[in-house]
Amino acid sequence: MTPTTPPPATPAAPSANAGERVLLIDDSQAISRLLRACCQDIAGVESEIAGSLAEAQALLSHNPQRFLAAVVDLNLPDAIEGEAIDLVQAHDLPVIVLTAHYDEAIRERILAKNIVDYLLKSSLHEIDHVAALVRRIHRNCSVKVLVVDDSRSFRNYLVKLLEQHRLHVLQAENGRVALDIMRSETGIELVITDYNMPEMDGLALISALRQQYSRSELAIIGISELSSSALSARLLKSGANDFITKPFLVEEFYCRIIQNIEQIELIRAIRDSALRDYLTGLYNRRHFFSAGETLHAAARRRQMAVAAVMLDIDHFKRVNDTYGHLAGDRVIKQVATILASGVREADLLGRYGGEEFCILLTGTDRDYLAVILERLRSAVESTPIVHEDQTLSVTISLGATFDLSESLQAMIDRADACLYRAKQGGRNRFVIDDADG
Ligand SMILES: Nc1nc2c(ncn2[C@@H]2O[C@H](COP(=O)(O)OP(=O)(O)OP(=O)(O)O)[C@@H](O)[C@H]2O)c(=O)[nH]1
Repeated sequence: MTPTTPPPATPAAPSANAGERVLLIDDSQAISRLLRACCQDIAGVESEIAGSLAEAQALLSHNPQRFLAAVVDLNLPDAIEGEAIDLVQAHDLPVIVLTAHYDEAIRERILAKNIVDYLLKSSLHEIDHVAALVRRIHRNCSVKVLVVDDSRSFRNYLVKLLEQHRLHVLQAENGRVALDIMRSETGIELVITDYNMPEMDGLALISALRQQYSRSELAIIGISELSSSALSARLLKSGANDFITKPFLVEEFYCRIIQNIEQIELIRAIRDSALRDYLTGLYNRRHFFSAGETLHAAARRRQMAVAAVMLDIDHFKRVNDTYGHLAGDRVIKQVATILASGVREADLLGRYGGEEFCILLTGTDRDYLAVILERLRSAVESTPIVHEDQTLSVTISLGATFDLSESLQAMIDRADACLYRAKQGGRNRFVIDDADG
């Protein structure tokens, strides 16, 4: 089912047990400051800085759960053998390693510690890359992955690797159990499945999943010991996005996992940008009408009560004229956020254009609609809006109808006529169509 009321276009909240800060351990203050700025700009997370192993120990000695991950310099004056990595891992934190030098021996030594990744401190580009990794880990907290394998030990190994990147991992021992989990859990974005399994093998699972989920909704990675090219082709043809052969390099495994997750996110972002209004993140007028017409037709068929609401910010031109266009945009965004949190997920909310919004509400009668409209009106009136060093406040007027009319457009026009009456009546009020029962 597609939710009809969009949340503001922000990433999903990370899971509750992951921290929100990054621990930066580096003896170069210049690098730490640069990293802190990049983590803030690119990943949107705050950092705490330790210049030595001893300082890191002190920061981790109380409430280490506040950290999401750590970026660790391989060589510190008081820890020349990478002891800071062990310290951070003892607190179950994902580690990104920074190193000034690189050779095969260093690479093997670092990778043996099951880190997220290692990067050279050579350029600004690498610092940006670290911040992008931190952003990835932050987003991973709300990404669900299902691991399907009949070998408990191999499943546990995959789970450990994935949890190292803070992914939210679920497990199934065969294809049938995996399908049960897919039915009961929402929001799984990636399935990693073994080929050889009792009851239902990977091929049958992938085919069953593809009957319900497209490649752009759910990524599937097939995994198997047989390094047969014929098998990888069969898995890919039956709907897998990718294929990994056991045994694999952990580095390659992570690259494929991240690439597949990012592809799903990118497609979702593109789809969202076609449905949503750029400024507010609410549905745009086109999508409001496309989803609204389906709802309107169903309501007419089933004699179901649907209310159409049109609302508009009062004297909005004055806001622009007095405080400037950017302040006007800020007001539109703030009103959108208030509206989104004031209606239910099943309601359809959109930006109609300019400072006008529209809502289709189901499951409400006239009395309850009056309660909802009053709640929205008063929430907007009582919420101060801060723009730069100014605080302003605005009001809204609303018009609503239950008259299903012959089309959604006709219904919206009736609601708009009520909105006009609310404006004529003095603004900062709502009017519900008299013609309604
Ligand atoms: N900042 C900003 N202004 C916008 C946007 N879209 C429309 N506007 C402005 O919104 C204003 C709407 O003004 P009017 O239609 O005259 O209505 P009003 O001033 O709100 O007056 P009433 O609706 O009668 O209370 C115009 O000045 C538009 O330029 C936008 O995306 N951002």
